[in-house]
Amino acid sequence: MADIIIKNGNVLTMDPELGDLKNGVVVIDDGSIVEVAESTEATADTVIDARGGVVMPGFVNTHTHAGMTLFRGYADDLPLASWLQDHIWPAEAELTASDVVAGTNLACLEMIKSGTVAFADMYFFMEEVGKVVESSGLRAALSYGMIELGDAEKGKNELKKGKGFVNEWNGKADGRISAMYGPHAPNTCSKDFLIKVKEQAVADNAKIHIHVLETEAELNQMKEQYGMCSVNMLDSIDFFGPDVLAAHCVWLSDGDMDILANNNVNISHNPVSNMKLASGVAPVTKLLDRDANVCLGTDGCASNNNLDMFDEMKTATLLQKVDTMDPTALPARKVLEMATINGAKALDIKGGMLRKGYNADVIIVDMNRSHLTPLFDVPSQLVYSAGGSDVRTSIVNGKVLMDDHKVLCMDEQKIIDDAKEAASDLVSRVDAKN
Ligand SMILES: CSC[C@H]1O[C@@H](n2cnc3c(O)ncnc32)[C@H](O)[C@@H]1O
Ligand SMILES: [Zn+2]
Repeated sequence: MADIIIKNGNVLTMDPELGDLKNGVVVIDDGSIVEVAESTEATADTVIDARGGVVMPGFVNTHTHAGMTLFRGYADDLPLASWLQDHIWPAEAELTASDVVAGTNLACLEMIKSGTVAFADMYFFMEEVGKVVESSGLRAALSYGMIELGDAEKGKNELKKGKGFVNEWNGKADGRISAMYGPHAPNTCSKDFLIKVKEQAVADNAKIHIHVLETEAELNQMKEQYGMCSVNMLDSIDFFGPDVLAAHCVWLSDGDMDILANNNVNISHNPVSNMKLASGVAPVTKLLDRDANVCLGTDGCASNNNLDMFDEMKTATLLQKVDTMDPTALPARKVLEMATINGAKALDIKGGMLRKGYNADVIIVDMNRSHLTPLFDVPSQLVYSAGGSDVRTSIVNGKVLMDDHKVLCMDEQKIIDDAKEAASDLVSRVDAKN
């Protein structure tokens, strides 16, 4: 007897070998998918009727700062430098562990409700973040965000904290949590520090999550400091490889794109944040033409202002179309691949598609809705018309986290109340300081 059978669904497997099934079943046992077919002989403890819905792999959000949900709408419509230095960093200086717990709980709740099953996070108080993720049921690749600013003593401390986190959390929560090193960016961490981080990551067999060439200001600063851009500097220290998740990658030259693609670097494209902070347009179609693994992230809620991967997919495709003046650029299925298969590859998760032996990280999107009618093409409908609130059911590691819009693993109202209180207390403390 299996754990779960999902039946009567329009199954978007995202598996190029199997293809999609107009009316199929997905059988789940012991955290994994054991069958994807048109029908099954199996029986299960739980049978979920997905009639009128699309059954698909859940989304992988490859760049977040989950705790920043507390800053949703806090400092909008500002340039990145002032946004970070004058508003976000002073507010973050007041953050406590319990604030990050409240913010991360809110983020996990929002992600579960909108179909995300896994995310890559870089922030502070990561032990607390780990505990929240563990109890939420989600999957995550977590990193303690290290900012060293060329201060060797600070660097030592930061690396010690990063290492402590990696050693304690890698593989926790039945393997749902992996731990990465998180040097913030090449313009906030020195070359010497980045060399040490890479050595430590290799020694610990851990991956690295870093912001790269998000802004023109970073490009100019790097040219002034090193006589070369961030990608060339990182390449000169053999930083790149398939173990690196590089967020943003907006200001790339053709040569930079070759370096990233040739080194199998995973690139998290974060279009909403890049647009909101007017950072620029990442050359996604050129990267995909080079077979680079481009995945999709929301960034934190202070620069987005939500964690909805449907919004991210739509924005990604529209932005490439207008940037290239080509309406065929980044079609719906390709952007869905970025949000599922490519994200899973970046985080080394056996997921991103519905295939026998893969993680049972499955969502059901309700298509029986006015704004999703008529239904000619499932990928198009998901990317151009659907939204996070259309997700009806969410399953991670074979556990139902949300059933028919009811979140089972978290107390929704308490999380909202706690986050409201934490955000308001935090802002009062910040205001009192200034
Ligand atoms: C060291 S933990 C992460 C650090 O990054 C800050 N942050 C959030 N969004 C961005 C972004 O788009 N670019 C650069 N840095 C960002 C966050 O506030 C934390 O301080
Ligand atoms: Zn970021």
